Amino acid sequence: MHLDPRSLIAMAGFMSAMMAVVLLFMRRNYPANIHGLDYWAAGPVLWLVSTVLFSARGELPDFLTMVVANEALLLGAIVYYLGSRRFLGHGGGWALWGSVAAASALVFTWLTYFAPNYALRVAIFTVLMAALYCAHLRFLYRRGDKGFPMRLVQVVLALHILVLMARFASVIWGNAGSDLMEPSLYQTIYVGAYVLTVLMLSIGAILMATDRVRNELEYLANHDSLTQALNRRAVMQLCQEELERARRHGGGPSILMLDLDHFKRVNDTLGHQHGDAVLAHFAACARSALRREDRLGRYGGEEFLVLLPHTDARAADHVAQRIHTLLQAGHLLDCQLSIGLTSWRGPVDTLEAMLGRADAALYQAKDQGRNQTCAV
Ligand SMILES: Nc1nc2c(ncn2[C@@H]2O[C@H](COP(=O)(O)OP(=O)(O)OP(=O)(O)O)[C@@H](O)[C@H]2O)c(=O)[nH]1
Repeated sequence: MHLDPRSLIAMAGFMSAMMAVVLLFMRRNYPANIHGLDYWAAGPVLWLVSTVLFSARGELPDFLTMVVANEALLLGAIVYYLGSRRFLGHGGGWALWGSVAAASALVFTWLTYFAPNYALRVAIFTVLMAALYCAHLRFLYRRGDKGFPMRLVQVVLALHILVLMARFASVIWGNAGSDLMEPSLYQTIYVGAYVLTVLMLSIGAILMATDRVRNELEYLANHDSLTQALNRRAVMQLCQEELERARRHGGGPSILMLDLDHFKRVNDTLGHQHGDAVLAHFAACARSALRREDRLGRYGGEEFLVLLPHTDARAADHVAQRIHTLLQAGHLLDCQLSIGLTSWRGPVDTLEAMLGRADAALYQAKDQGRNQTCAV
């Protein structure tokens, strides 16, 4: 079974055009801190150029339909890889892959005009594309996350590497044919895989960027921008979920209610900006005293709440003392604070009751002279 390569290439062109429009739109409208979108958008544009040139074989000079078309295809894959690098916070890549593209242009020109050899051209192009996809795959595997979009792109790259290896093998066995437009099973598989790869890589880029924006929006919706602590709604929700978990499985949490001492005085004497810096410093210190599963939330103003899952009163008191100690290390922004501590009292306990007790313990700490922890 084989399909007409020219129709398949036209399909790849159509898909590249659609994907280029979507990615260019995203590049224009997505936040500037999502890097790599411009490179990802350039990929399908170059692939579109390559498909138009490939389709014009016989009507335009060979230099355009062979050399430039192959270069546009290769460059599209290069800028797509560089887009992934930028998306994940890595620059570079131009020196190596730009040189590869330039050298390959010379070689393809030579093999088109001076020593025409279709099979050798295919072999070299296939090896270059496979090497580029391997570098891309290795980079995403080592630097990327384990989310679906990143995995999708990795699978697409891996599958295309297999197709390229099969194509290379077909050249070695003398089955490369004599022209890209020759209808054969090998050409159908190769060009068909190319169509799918163009589509799936572009979709992968769209999904990766959208996933990043969704994560950032979720972060903004759940965190306080000054201290990066969870906001009140988010930390309350986590407390509620933790209590439900404890009701089912036991091992309830402790809660710390923290309030900076005489913070109004800090603002009044040193200024509101200094007060803000103290709050951010406090939050960083508190976070460094916590385990990974503990949560710091801003309850309101200079009042914070710490959720310590699966923690009894003794262990919670250790955490509270660590926070006191860390905030007295002699830093310019150090401050003092009072802490109210309470622990889960079994399945009948509720979040409202725990917050009430933590609040009462906090006021006891304030009453007893501040800069201390009281437990109720
Ligand atoms: N700089 C800054 N100040 C804030 C922020 N949120 C609340 N505050 C201030 O925190 C201060 C809290 O004052 P009070 O409630 O009187 O408490 P306090 O001075 O810490 O006194 P005690 O809690 O009794 O030790 C107020 O002056 C608020 O304006 C903030 O985001 N930034």
